[in-house]
Amino acid sequence: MTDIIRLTAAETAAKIASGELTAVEVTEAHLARIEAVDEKVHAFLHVDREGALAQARAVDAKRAAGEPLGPLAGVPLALKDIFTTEGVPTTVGSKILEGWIPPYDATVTKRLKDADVVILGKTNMDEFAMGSSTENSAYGPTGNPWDLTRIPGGSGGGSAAALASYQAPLAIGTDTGGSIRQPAAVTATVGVKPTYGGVSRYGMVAFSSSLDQGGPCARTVLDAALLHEVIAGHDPMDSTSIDAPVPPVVEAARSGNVQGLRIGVIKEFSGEGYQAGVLQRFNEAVETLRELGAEVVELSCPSFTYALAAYYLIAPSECSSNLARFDAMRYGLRVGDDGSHSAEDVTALTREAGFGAEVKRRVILGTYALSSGYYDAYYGSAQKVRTLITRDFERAFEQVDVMISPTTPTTAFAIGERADDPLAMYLADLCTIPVNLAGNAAMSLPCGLAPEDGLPVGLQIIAPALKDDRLYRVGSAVEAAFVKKWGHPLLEEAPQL
Ligand SMILES: NC(=O)C[C@H](N)C(=O)O
Repeated sequence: MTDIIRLTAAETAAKIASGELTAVEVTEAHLARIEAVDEKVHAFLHVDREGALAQARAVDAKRAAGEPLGPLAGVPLALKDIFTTEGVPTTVGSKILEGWIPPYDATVTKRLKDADVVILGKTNMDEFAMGSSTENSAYGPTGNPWDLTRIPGGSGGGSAAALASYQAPLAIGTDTGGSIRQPAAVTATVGVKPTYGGVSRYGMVAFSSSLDQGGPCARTVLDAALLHEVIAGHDPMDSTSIDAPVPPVVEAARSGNVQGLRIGVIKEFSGEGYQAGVLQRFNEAVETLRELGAEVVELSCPSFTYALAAYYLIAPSECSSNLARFDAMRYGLRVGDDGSHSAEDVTALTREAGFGAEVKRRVILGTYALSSGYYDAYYGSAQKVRTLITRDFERAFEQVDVMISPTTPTTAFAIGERADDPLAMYLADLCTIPVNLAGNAAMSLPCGLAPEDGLPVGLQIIAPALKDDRLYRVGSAVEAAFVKKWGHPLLEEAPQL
């Protein structure tokens, strides 16, 4: 059993394809692991035991009948609770959707099922994906498997924690300002934010529609690539979905090397506010890239300094509009529907009871930023900053093939440490947010452990839009070099639960 849960997704799929393991055996091993450790970790909000076993049995039947299997057939996956799943609860980490059972599958959910991936259940997250610690979930926080008193990142902390505690070899996240990459960094896992529009948002509950992007999470770069190819590609149900071929990410992950590549180090992402051990590991990563034959140059992107401020006007503005649909009439919770209240009051009472503090803060901020008389000063200015950030990236990518930075300024902080300080919480996404504002692709992968606290550090790689394959080419080369240097943090020094 123990051995099964430690396999990579690629190894698991190969063993199922060859008949060495059945999909049911693999699924049962992961369900047993969830049973054994998730009471402590709290990665899952809902485990779909029966659904997972039924999917696994279908894979085994297909194989027995000699039908062709997809590259991840029978491999278990943990799905962020922001994607709709037909017949299976979807809460988005909010009380307002408690008990809601969607009547349809998100495109991502459907593609996973069509590819015979086994969906184990739905993972915990900050309410409506607003947060960097998973503490904003209405269903209680998730622990970081490296140290259960620390945060696993957010908003997709449940997906990252499921990977790091060997409850699933694959997971799906969404990244509006860093929600895939920051959890990956603090748990020593791999997380990819594809190019905006690269993965369909149909059935993915909307937070900030011009920034939201679903993507793959895994323990290795190759596994992330295999999952990327399953979920990516044009979807007529999402008007922002890109109608272009999916970049060849699996091929890139298999042929990783950085020989002759030009790599830019972002000057603005170092110095004050960065943990010494994070910078030490990052600088060692830069050295490793040089040793591998890359040409490393320092680049300045002056507008990145304003990215956080612009994000916290744009994202709340879009959120205030998107979350208007939670009016107590259509889905989920309804409070005060006893004949003594008007429909308007029922909406107000339901939103008061159903939304948590951070969601309310953002709705209020966004409504203010969009209101007449303030729109130009706030939302308008933020959009101008967004353009400047995009131009900084364009200029940088004239000189380099990819850019790198630490994924986060610090390692995982303690649960509760930043809960009462929203600005300190927002700083966790300092290095990830510019990528969302420009629509580029980025990956976080393990970059050793910080010497002072022994906790994971993440390396961020950024590629131009539609060049997601460069992330995998560089990522797999760096991963191989780091494994040689430090050992794989998760595979060799796995957290003990
Ligand atoms: N959703 C995200 O990508 C996370 C970001 N920390 C936010 O709270 O907006």
